[in-house]
Amino acid sequence: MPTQAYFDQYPSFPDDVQTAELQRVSFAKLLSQDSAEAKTLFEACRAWGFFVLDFEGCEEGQSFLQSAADMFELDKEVNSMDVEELMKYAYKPPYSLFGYKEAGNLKIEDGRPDRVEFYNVGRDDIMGVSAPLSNPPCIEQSRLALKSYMEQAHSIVRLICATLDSQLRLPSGTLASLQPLDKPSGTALRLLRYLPQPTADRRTSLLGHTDIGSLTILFNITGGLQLLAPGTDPTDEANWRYVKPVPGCAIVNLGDAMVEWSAGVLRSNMHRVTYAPGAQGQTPRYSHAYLVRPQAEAPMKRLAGGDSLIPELEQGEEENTMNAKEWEAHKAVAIRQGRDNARSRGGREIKLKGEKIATVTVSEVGA
Ligand SMILES: O=C(O)CCC(=O)C(=O)O
Ligand SMILES: [Fe+2]
Repeated sequence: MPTQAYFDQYPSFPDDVQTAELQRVSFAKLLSQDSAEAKTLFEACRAWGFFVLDFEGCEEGQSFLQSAADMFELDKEVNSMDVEELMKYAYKPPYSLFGYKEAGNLKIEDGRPDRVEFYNVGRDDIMGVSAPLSNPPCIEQSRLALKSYMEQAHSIVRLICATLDSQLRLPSGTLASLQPLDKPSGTALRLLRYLPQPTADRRTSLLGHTDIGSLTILFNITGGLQLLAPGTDPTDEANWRYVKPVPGCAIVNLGDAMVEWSAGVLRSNMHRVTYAPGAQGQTPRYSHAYLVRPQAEAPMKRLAGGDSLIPELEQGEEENTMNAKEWEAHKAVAIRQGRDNARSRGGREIKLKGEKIATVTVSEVGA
């Protein structure tokens, strides 16, 4: 959600839809190590697994918003190419996560085709960590802008990780060391487009899911993103709450890898995209998501031990002995075989020496 100028190009988000009231965290305050802000971030990561990160009030934040605006321009450019041309760069999961996904090639909850298209730009490709991939000309010409965006996004990820390290009482640098910029990973910048849907034939555009990686930095301008209220039934439409985009802010969410490392203390929440509410629904919707995945060799086991607030293995629980690459492949197979249905995970209470020290419920954060 970059600057106000972008918001002014679209009808406004209606007042009469029910929204998820997410915590707003100030990037400038996190940078200055404000302890109340760090606590707000931590509680949001346990309750919803989502928060709004506000970049106003500091130069670094303003420069990131400018780069995010550049990525919206690239999003529009790449997705306006002919589909036939884009299909030369088709992504082929699980073998290749990078490239173009056409609208309609995945199914939504009722079996109908989805209505989202995107282009995944691989970070290893852009940072020179892997051999270069072949991309459409507009992506090739934007390598420098993409590199700059990814470097800035990475420093924001490091700041969030440092904040979570201290809140979880992990040695400083722990979470960031599992996802460095210069080691192979499945990290990508996803440039998404959702074309307006006919009023008489509307459906979910992007199926409900959790993000498999560690962290996502998401920018959008119009509504459409919905979160499943924690602890509620996904088949009841009333439980899916819109997130209202805010100028100058990104939406940050945690993925399944954070749940593994924190043994369920942190939360990865179900979300989906549907048509934008009100008059916004008549316009094409663009969003971009920097989807961070752990480095391929990173162990996925819980970061318990020492002073850490992460619980030790309990009876009946199994240690995750896989590395990130193995774990991601294992999950992909399990999902395809229907053994691992998408569901929210994490948000468990923290106990210290057998004593419960903190419980965060959604009502406390104003859902
Ligand atoms: O387009 C959006 O707002 C969300 C996209 C998303 O959740 C994803 O790509 O994982
Ligand atoms: Fe997502």
